[in-house]
Amino acid sequence: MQVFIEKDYSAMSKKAAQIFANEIQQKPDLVLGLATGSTPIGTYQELIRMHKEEGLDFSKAVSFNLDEYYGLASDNPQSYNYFMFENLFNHVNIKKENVHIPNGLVSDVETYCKQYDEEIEKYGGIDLQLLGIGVNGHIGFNEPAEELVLGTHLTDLTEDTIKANSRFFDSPEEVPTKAITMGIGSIMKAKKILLLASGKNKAEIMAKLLNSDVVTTKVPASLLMLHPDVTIIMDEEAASLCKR
Ligand SMILES: O=P(O)(O)OC[C@H]1O[C@](O)(CO)[C@@H](O)[C@@H]1O
Repeated sequence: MQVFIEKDYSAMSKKAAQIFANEIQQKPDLVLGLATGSTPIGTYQELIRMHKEEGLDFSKAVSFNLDEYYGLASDNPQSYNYFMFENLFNHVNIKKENVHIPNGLVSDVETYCKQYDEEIEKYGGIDLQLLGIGVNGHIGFNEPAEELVLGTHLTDLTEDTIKANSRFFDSPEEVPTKAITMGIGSIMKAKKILLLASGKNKAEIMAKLLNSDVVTTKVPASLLMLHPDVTIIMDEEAASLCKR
């Protein structure tokens, strides 16, 4: 595992985007695993800049998003589908047919989730998976629990997550209570993983993750310690409680 501590959010985002860009340049048909939330927005902005100013080419890249709120249509401004097009896809030359985001309105969820995993496999698996981390240690929407599900599945969001994500909604009551998420197994199958954490509110969870020598399903991100190629990039605030 490699850990980088950058001065601030902007430096963290630039470092992450540089890693992305290097991978795409080496393998133009890279299969990307992408995340939403506030954390990756700066990375996406930097990738857009690199596309516009340096010609970073996404025309052969394929993407799979980690998760989507269950019950929200893709054109709902609160959906992760909407977020991804607003914050990245509308501004780079990725082909729409190469973009995959879980459909939050699907009725046969079980079959749909199985197909989502099969589709990832069809492309040879995810080459580079970008992750944020929830204040409770969730990755994707794999919430702390006694057991974690391997494949893509429908899950209940915890109170912590609903509270944390309510900042994007008018009220906590509007936050969906369920989501479709890639499972911990789908994430762990990615060849390379990049976890980003920024800000004081992530300091406690990053300390829990990095100061500890155990893995536990109660901190889903701790499973990443078992992955052979994980890079963590934090800003100084997120790293402030980590032992150095
Ligand atoms: O980056 P944020 O907004 O702190 O969210 C943390 C994580 O939780 C999620 O919202 C749930 O998947 C992710 O999109 C994000 O990586």
